[in-house]
Amino acid sequence: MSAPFPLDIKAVVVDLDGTLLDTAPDLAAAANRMLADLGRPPVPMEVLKTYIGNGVSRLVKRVLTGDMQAEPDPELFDHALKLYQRHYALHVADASRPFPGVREGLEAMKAAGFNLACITNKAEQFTIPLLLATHLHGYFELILSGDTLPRKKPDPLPLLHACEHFRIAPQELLLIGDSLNDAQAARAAGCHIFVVPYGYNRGRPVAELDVDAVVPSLLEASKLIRNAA
Ligand SMILES: O=C(O)COP(=O)(O)O
Ligand SMILES: [Mg+2]
Repeated sequence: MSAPFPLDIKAVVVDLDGTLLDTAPDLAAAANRMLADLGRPPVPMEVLKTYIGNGVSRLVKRVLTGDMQAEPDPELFDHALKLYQRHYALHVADASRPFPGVREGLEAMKAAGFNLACITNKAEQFTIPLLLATHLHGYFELILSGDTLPRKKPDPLPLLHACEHFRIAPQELLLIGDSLNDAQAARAAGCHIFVVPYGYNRGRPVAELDVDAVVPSLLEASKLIRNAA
């Protein structure tokens, strides 16, 4: 589907990991501290990046098994998850920083009067401290984490929840994300979707995704939308 630009929309929802923030260094550090506790070798950062996107439990399972969908031994998993959560909570914003153009893009969208929300598959206990530490928290009227609602992306539920919250139709909402999860969630909800090419799409090129546009930054995205409110 190709849409005419600028898109007439009322709300912009932004993904967190790989779109707002480069969180891979802190995610990898927590994973490698967990692996060290378990007496296992570290996982390279480039591999870890391909594991991001489906929440903390799935990330730990991928780190333990080296497979995208495999289930580790349940006892090992419970133990490893607790280790991971402890390490990540202590170092959630050591190295995580906004990507270029993020702050400028959010400023431009705020100035244009769009409703702004953040929807992430990250657990709430990490989302909020991370957005506060990077001074992005104040931009968002609504923040939905991976464990806020019964289902997360690629399910359309969080996006439809945001539409209800802002009292808008799905086609009046734009999601800006970095991965297949975001593209699938947006298409299932009937929302518009832009993706950035610098994030974590399981190591796959974003050109493969069914999206309205690939945008180099949030600032560039802000130039392709118009407030229909
Ligand atoms: O926590 C994850 O696995 C990914 O989170 P995201 O939805 O913000 O990319
Ligand atoms: Mg992401």
